[in-house]
Amino acid sequence: MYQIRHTAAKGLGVFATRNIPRGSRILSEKPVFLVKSEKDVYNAFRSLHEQDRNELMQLSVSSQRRSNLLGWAEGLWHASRQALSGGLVVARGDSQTKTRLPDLYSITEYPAVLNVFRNNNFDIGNGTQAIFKDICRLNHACIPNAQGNFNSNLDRFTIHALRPISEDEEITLSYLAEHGASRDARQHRLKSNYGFPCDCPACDSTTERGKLDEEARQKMQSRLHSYAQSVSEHDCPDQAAELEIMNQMIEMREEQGLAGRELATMCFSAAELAAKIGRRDVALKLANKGLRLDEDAVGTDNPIFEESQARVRAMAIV
Ligand SMILES: C[S@@+](CC[C@H](N)C(=O)[O-])C[C@H]1O[C@@H](n2cnc3c(N)ncnc32)[C@H](O)[C@@H]1O
Repeated sequence: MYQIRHTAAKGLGVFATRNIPRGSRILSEKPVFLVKSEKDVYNAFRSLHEQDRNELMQLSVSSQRRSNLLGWAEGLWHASRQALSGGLVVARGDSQTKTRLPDLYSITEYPAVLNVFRNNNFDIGNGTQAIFKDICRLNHACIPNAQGNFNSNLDRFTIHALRPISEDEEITLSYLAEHGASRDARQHRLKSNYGFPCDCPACDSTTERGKLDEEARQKMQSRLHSYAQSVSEHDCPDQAAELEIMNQMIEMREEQGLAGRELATMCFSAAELAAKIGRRDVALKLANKGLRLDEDAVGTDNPIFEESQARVRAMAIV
């Protein structure tokens, strides 16, 4: 269904080898390793088989992430800590005393491993970060056509198509948790967190598509801002007006081509509010839309989908 090959300007990428319908599971992969904290990365890496280590070091790295000097400082710090925990005692002329000096190889390898990790790790929830062989080749787009989620039933990370993807089209994910941000905010986050300036179509301010997308985001932000201001001026927020704004946000995102779990969650929140103010028809429509988006993004075998179904049942609208 997919192949990994070179893109024009983003290094490698993942491409569809046939037309892929919305909701299809494109990829399902077990992580090469999982860590809870960056300080565990090097040890996790060293515990892999040599072939896995070599493959991992082929993943892309960012030149902007860390200066060489900083990387070396981190490596030296790591090697010294390892040596100390292994009982470093510098020779005292006592033949019984073990001498273990920092391993020079790990001083240089450590920053290289960390650079690969920082450029490729995926947050799979519960404070866990994972590295995958194929999934790490997926490039970012601010309006992605696919989404990744961890499936704890399968113990795998899955990638699902959020809309129909054509043969030969690049398959993309959003690396950002929040999709509604303005172009400047997205560019800033991608540059500072991932080290690259995004060149996706939504970020291209020279095209009609890029301009319209940015205008829609700015409009929604000013709408939200004026609503927040009016709420702060009144003691009792108008829930019907709140529902109206939520609906507008959902519609705007759909028009932009955004889908996935973030939008599903917005639909469930709006459905709960609609049910609360007695708008059962609106609540039902929103809840069903949320379930459809969730099913497409994660699949019915994912516990996330079961949780969403339970959330809708709790609204007591069906
Ligand atoms: C997780 S890797 C993705 C796969 C990578 N292209 C490769 O060759 O292995 C992330 C790196 O891909 C590049 N990249 C991903 N999305 C991009 C985008 N929208 N614009 C520019 N570069 C991007 C950046 O170099 C980024 O550091």
